[in-house]
Amino acid sequence: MDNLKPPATITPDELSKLTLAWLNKYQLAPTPINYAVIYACSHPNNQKLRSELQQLIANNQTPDNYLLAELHQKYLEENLQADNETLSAIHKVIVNLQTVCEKSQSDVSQYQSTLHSQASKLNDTDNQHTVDIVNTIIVATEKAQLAQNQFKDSIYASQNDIKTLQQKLKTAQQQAQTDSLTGLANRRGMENFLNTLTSTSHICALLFDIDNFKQLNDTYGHGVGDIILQKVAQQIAQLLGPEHIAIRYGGEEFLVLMINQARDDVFMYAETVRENIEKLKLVHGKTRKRLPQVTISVGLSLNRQKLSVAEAIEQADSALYQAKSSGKNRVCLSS
Ligand SMILES: Nc1nc2c(ncn2[C@@H]2O[C@H](COP(=O)(O)OP(=O)(O)OP(=O)(O)O)[C@@H](O)[C@H]2O)c(=O)[nH]1
Repeated sequence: MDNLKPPATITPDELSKLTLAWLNKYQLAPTPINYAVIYACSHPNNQKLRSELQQLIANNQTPDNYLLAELHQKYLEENLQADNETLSAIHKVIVNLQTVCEKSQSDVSQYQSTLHSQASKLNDTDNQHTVDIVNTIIVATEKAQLAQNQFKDSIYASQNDIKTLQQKLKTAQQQAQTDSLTGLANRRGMENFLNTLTSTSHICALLFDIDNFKQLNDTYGHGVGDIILQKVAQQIAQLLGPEHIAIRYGGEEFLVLMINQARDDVFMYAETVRENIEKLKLVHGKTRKRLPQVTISVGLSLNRQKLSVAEAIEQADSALYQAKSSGKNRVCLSS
């Protein structure tokens, strides 16, 4: 299981044991998310997930809960869009049914009033047997109309149920595109945003990474680490117009994509965010003691060569590496 690929003949029971052994090796609790990710690594459909995890480990990244949660979100939570399409299709069928039902209801009403008017023309001299038949038909028609009314009511109720479900799904989809800790977009939110852009959109990529975050976590605990992540995210988001997007890209890494923005303004934005974070005065919630200064490093791709988004992010990543290796707390431009 070290290479995360079990032999072809493994049973689910054995696979479960291997999954637990793998989690144990990295001292990870078998939470539903951790378990699901490692178990899923063995499935032939999840080759990309397996490769990414293997690559991260090969790059000396230690798998932790955050990393596995990210992989879970990226590879194993894909069904919401499909659900929405199914609901819309059902909604259409119900609206059609409703139209058919209303038409047939008006036909029955018309038929009923014809019957009534014809029945009133029959008089005592007519054959009592005929009168009885007509009256029986009238009663049967009234029953049919009652059943039809009930059917129409249940169609309306289903329509309302579908509207409620669609609303719930919309909320779930929004949540699925949002990082719950920081409120920024997550990678799925980024994909959706990119789908709204045209081929002429010019994209600058900025990668922000908190400096020495592991040390902050280790010294003050992950609760404090989480608050720092929120504060940094807030600084990044608050200076950004609605045409741009801020994404929680990794544990303590944030990506900003700026669309059709003058290059000088992109640089100014990055520098202002960096300065604002450096100036933050954070206090430990319990001890009320000041926390050490938080700083960030920023890698920036101004994308002069009209690169794809993935290439621009890669450039920003190299620039971020430069910012880290040349002393941190600075903005570096890709060459
Ligand atoms: N509190 C908290 N920590 C996280 C979260 N996601 C990732 N981390 C932690 O972020 C840390 C990232 O550490 P490193 O990648 O070593 O980076 P660093 O210490 O910031 O070092 P430099 O980037 O070189 O300055 C790890 O300890 C992760 O456990 C999160 O959601 N909350």
